[in-house]
Amino acid sequence: MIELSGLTKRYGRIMAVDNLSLKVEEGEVFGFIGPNGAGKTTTIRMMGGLIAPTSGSVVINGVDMLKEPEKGKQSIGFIPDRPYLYGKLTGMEFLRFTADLYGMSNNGFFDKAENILRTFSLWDWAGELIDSYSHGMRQRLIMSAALIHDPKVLIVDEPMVGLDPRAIRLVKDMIKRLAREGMTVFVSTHTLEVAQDICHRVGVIHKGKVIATGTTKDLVEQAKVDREDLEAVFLRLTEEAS
Ligand SMILES: Nc1ncnc2c1ncn2[C@@H]1O[C@H](COP(=O)(O)OP(=O)(O)OP(=O)(O)O)[C@@H](O)[C@H]1O
Repeated sequence: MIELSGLTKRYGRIMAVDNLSLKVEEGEVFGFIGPNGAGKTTTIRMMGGLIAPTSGSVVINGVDMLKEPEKGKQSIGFIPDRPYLYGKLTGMEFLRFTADLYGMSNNGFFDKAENILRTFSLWDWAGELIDSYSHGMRQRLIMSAALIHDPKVLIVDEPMVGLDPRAIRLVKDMIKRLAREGMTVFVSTHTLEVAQDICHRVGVIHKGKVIATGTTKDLVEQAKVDREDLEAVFLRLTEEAS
């Protein structure tokens, strides 16, 4: 479960995130959508413990990310918008390196790594240098690494950028499957069709504030648009709030 309470981040005069509160239940896929500069990445960085809030709190699985950052980070899978990969490691070495950061022992690691690399169609390239991977392969490796320690919560900033349709399908199916297995997923995306497809609920953020939350159906009613279409909702709500 994720609980954001009064979360605020101020950069000088800019309120990047303004008193944001929301709750995401266990097993729920929550989509975070908003125009450029709305505050999505800043929110996600605070959730992952990468930057400190000006005020407010992030509680994930009952752990306050500010008070117990190490414990909090152990229980989440985190995929930032610009993840860093070490090109001179192989895919398998990168997973081992990530597993070490999470304090995983060798016990069970290789079975887990094989399983996850097969799921993401990377097993045949596990021994190749990441430098030789395509963009899609890198994205899939990043996703594999974020899941290696069986987190209960997955936080993803823009997972679909630059992926081809097959890779998008793989990531979408994976997120749906993880949620069915009980994982809580918080995902920011510009791809509204993806949000409509995989998210149980979405939150619309604009100028640092959450201006609406609910299912696509709820938001269609709220925005008074005549199509069951998140894009129309998004355009109406962000226009109204401008
Ligand atoms: N380190 C920083 N210093 C100053 N201002 C910042 C910093 N990081 C973000 N901002 C500002 O905070 C606001 C929110 O930015 P943020 O990157 O969170 O938006 P976003 O919704 O992720 O945008 P995008 O969809 O373009 O990635 C913007 O006005 C941005 O310029």
